[in-house]
Amino acid sequence: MSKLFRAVILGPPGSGKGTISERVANSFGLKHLSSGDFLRENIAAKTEAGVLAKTYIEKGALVPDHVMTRLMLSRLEEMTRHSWLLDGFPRTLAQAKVLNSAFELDVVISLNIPLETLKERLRHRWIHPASGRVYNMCFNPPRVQGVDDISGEPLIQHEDDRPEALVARLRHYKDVAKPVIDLYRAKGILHMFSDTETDRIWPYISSLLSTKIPTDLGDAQRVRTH
Ligand SMILES: Nc1ncnc2c1ncn2[C@@H]1O[C@H](COP(=O)(O)OP(=O)(O)OP(=O)(O)O)[C@@H](O)[C@H]1O
Ligand SMILES: O=c1ccn([C@@H]2O[C@H](COP(=O)(O)OP(=O)(O)O)[C@@H](O)[C@H]2O)c(=O)[nH]1
Repeated sequence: MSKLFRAVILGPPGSGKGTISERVANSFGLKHLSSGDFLRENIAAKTEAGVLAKTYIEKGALVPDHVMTRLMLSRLEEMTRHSWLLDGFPRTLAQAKVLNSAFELDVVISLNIPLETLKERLRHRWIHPASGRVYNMCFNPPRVQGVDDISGEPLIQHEDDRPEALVARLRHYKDVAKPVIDLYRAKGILHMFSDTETDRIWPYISSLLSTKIPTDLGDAQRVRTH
């Protein structure tokens, strides 16, 4: 079996991780595992981890590292035959160290987006909670305002997507993410991207991944996922 591909995408809230991860999954046949979406699934299913995680998320706090690593690694153990892209995990140095001890990463993408751009994007972000599908009234609006294109269910906005909540969230993100970014830079697998538009970053990410992902594997996976 040819080598699998393992990647992580890092970035502050609103930087485009979900948007880019969906394009990567569609273009390269990788499995996209978003920690936020996976937590919401566990919360909806009232799993032990979901019930515990909910108490932290409701307070706007991060879920404790030991809960997060146990939850994500058990999910990754079910995906050992797949190439994947992690979004939203690892978020702390402790999480990164546990992930690195279990899997060897090929690429870590880090998005560095100006604060004003994040504020503008999150102000207009609407989400379908059950699926995690993300819309933006300016960038990719739903066909019907406030309604998910696929399920027809209502879209919501995250309470902490408000501009006044973002500055504190961003400062916390930077404090927590810096050692993770430094770790992967030291490993020589970090690739930083900066711009105000994902559409301008995407060609660079796409060509980077094209050079890194074994094409035969990609085709095989692409066949399997359809
Ligand atoms: N790796 C993680 N470690 C700890 N808590 C996490 C992790 N990933 C997600 N969470 C918790 O789940 C919540 C929702 O995560 P999600 O990724 O959907 O949104 P976010 O991180 O707040 O912002 P954004 O998606 O805009 O980057 C987070 O606010 C955090 O409380
Ligand atoms: O170039 C872009 C990329 C994303 N978005 C929107 O900005 C918000 C944040 O994107 P995403 O949820 O992908 O970011 P994440 O929080 O996952 O990093 C969403 O409403 C996207 O539709 C945008 O307006 N322009």
